[in-house]
Amino acid sequence: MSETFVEITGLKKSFGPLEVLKNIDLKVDRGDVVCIIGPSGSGKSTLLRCVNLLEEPNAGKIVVNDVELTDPDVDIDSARTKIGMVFQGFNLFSHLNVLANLTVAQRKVLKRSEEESRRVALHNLERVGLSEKAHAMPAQLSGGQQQRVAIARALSMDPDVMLFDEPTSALDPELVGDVLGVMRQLADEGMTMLVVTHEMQFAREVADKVIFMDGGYIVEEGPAAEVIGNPQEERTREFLARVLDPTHHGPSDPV
Ligand SMILES: Nc1ncnc2c1ncn2[C@@H]1O[C@H](COP(=O)(O)OP(=O)(O)OP(=O)(O)O)[C@@H](O)[C@H]1O
Repeated sequence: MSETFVEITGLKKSFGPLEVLKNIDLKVDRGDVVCIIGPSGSGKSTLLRCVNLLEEPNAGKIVVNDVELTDPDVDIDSARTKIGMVFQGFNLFSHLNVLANLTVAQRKVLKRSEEESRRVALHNLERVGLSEKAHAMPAQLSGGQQQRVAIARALSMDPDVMLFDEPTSALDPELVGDVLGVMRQLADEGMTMLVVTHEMQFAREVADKVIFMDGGYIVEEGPAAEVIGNPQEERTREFLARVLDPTHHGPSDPV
């Protein structure tokens, strides 16, 4: 039986007069992968940043694994450790080797011992296929490898859910496949994931649900075959035409 694991209700977020998230409702079952697509400025990153408590919503409720993140009494630092986030840039500490990049937050935030944090780090480097890079410095790695280290770092905090914000868009095209391969493997292992992406093939093959955001709302939601393959909304069709065929010249982004 499916079980709601992430529940977002009536979420609103404004920056000054700019209403970025207007009224977001979203339910994600445990182990599901939700891909979030939509035009630039539609609020996709802001939605992830609210789930990760990097932004404080103006209204609404976010519950992850029975913890209400929007409860004013919640311990934000401890709640945030359960939400793994991977950004477009890898944000590794350039002066620390790969292993130290993976152990530092475990030691500081989770208070794990050096031995335990190294064990967890090495296990997660193996998961992303980078065991042999434990002692490399970030600058010695390709962008794809650095992103896989960033994924291993997030996994090392034992997250309930992983959020990915365009994790491959800063990468050279030949490096994209390795990162998507790791994400695919996490999906197969049952990780609950919210992924902002333009990788339609990945969404088609891996997502349990695709949501299309526009103007701060979710305007379409359903299986990839419906939202990507047979969208009901004109603006979804227009967006997909542009993403899938960059030579297509349609009207500019709806506002
Ligand atoms: N901290 C902020 N302060 C002011 N405005 C912001 C802030 N963060 C985001 N915005 C604005 O909110 C709107 C939505 O931004 P957001 O990054 O969520 O969109 P997006 O759908 O992720 O776009 P993209 O695909 O280009 O990353 C944009 O107009 C952006 O300029």
